[in-house]
Amino acid sequence: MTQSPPSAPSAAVRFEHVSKTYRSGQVQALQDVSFDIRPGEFFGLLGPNGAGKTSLISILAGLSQPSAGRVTVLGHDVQRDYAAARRALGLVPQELVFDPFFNVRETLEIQSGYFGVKNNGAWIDELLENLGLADKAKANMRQLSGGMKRRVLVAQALVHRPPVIVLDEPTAGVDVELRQTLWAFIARLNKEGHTVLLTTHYLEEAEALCQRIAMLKGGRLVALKATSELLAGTAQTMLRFKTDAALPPALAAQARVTGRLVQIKAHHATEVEQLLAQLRQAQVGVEDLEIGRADLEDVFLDIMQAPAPAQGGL
Ligand SMILES: Nc1ncnc2c1ncn2[C@@H]1O[C@H](COP(=O)(O)OP(=O)(O)OP(=O)(O)O)[C@@H](O)[C@H]1O
Repeated sequence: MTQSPPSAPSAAVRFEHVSKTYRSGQVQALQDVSFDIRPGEFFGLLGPNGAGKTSLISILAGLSQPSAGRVTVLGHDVQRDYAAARRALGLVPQELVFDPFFNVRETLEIQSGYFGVKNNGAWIDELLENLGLADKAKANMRQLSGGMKRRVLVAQALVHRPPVIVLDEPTAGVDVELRQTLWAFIARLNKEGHTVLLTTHYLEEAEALCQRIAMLKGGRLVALKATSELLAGTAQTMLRFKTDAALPPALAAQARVTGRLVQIKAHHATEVEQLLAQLRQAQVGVEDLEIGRADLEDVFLDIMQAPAPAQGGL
């Protein structure tokens, strides 16, 4: 009798009832978090500062232990089957930590050796080329700017061609050029079948790149949906304008103000007209007025301001 081959794992990453408590129970960073990331997905993990994103990623990468629950990468338990789970994962961490004695190419060769990958020269060349590092191959790590170091960090994470790529705020404080280079390359790898997990505070990046998004708040999963569904769920119109004037209290209470930029939600056209009339009446001079659809930032703020859902309510 012929045996059928083992079936491919249905999830690239599976979080099952993951909790994490720090400092002998004083900080509950994660509370019973469960969700799957499907093979080949470009997945976003969002949440405000302190929501638990880095804690979840540290557990995923085997860098810290969950207080409860279980995480698998392509079916490998990150605790019990650490080596296989770690090999399946390429982690681009938030912090820039390097051995300062090596040059860029040596750093990547050492990392290849760490994963037992031999004759990796051609792939290292491709990484250097695609991340705009080709002319820095011989530069010592100490001589690189912060942005260049971040590129090396990405190359280092990809050196063993991991099927699952995890990017923890890869574009924090980096320039537009690196963002574009990085996203073009990561999007290519995703098209070729790599699963990508991204955490970012740049919501327009998440909206543009991620097929599905999970949101954490206070260590709990509060949203898990296709990006298009999240956006469609908020059938809202946003009135956006700039002003130097103070808003009347009734409008100020519902507005989101960023410097001179004011954004106010409207549910339908009549409400837009009413808002404009209120502004005219209060003699608030406006510039660059536009009426647009709510974006992921609006959805994110709505979800973060809503009361926490009941457990298992997603
Ligand atoms: N090593 C630690 N010891 C104690 N508390 C910690 C530790 N690491 C994180 N925390 C706490 O756990 C909670 C979640 O932190 P975490 O870094 O996972 O959040 P985050 O969503 O990644 O935040 P950010 O967006 O600021 O990076 C916070 O309250 C944080 O202060």
